[in-house]
Amino acid sequence: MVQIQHELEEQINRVFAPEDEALRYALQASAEAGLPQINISPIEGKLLQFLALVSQARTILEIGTLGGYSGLWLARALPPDGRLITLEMNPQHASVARRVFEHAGVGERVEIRLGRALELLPALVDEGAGPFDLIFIDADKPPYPRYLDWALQLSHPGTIIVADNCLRDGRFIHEPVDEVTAGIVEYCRRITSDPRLFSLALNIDEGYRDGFTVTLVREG
Ligand SMILES: C[S@@+](CC[C@H](N)C(=O)[O-])C[C@H]1O[C@@H](n2cnc3c(N)ncnc32)[C@H](O)[C@@H]1O
Repeated sequence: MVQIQHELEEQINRVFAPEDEALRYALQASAEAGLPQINISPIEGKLLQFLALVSQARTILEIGTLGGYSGLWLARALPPDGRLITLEMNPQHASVARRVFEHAGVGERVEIRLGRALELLPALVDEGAGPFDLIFIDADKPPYPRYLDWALQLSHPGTIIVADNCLRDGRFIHEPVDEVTAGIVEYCRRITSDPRLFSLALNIDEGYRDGFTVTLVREG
């Protein structure tokens, strides 16, 4: 069963989200630099692009850059004068991502901010950087509810907020046993109970055991 699920997932990635040279370069540059291979899957990248295109996103915020793989899918969905701001605390990850964005020809659209997200997010609010049309949360899990608070401050009605890794092994319905689970459980509770938000979950990754939550901000 698990084998069949992985084969189907591979086929979906290959047919619906084939990687071109720049995306393959992103993965290779990350691997050569020894970065952890914890990027999103190709079909998740395609879904991010789909959401950015359907919402005609001009401004995108990402929390958790790694080597720029998801950022590349996102940046390519922006118009030439669009902007992706992506937050990363690890300088080595940021430096690989910078190379990846330049290599793909989207460097001018992307700003990488180096530091801890919970310190960078208030600065974005203070300088009036938002609102963003799409926000992708994919960093450390314990602060997910706090990332949601900041994301809402940086949103407008119509903003789409996507969060990765909320579903793995059904953690989102478990009693919290650690900080990671607690963050995920609280994040899912908030996005499904706040009347301003309209949310769903898509188990499209890792043998359909993990994936995204997708939230539409109906009221700011
Ligand atoms: C799962 S990876 C991101 C993967 C990336 N979105 C992709 O799919 O290509 C998480 C990244 O978030 C960064 N990170 C973790 N905690 C962070 C924090 N508190 N502030 C900023 N970046 C953080 C890590 O260094 C890592 O590069």
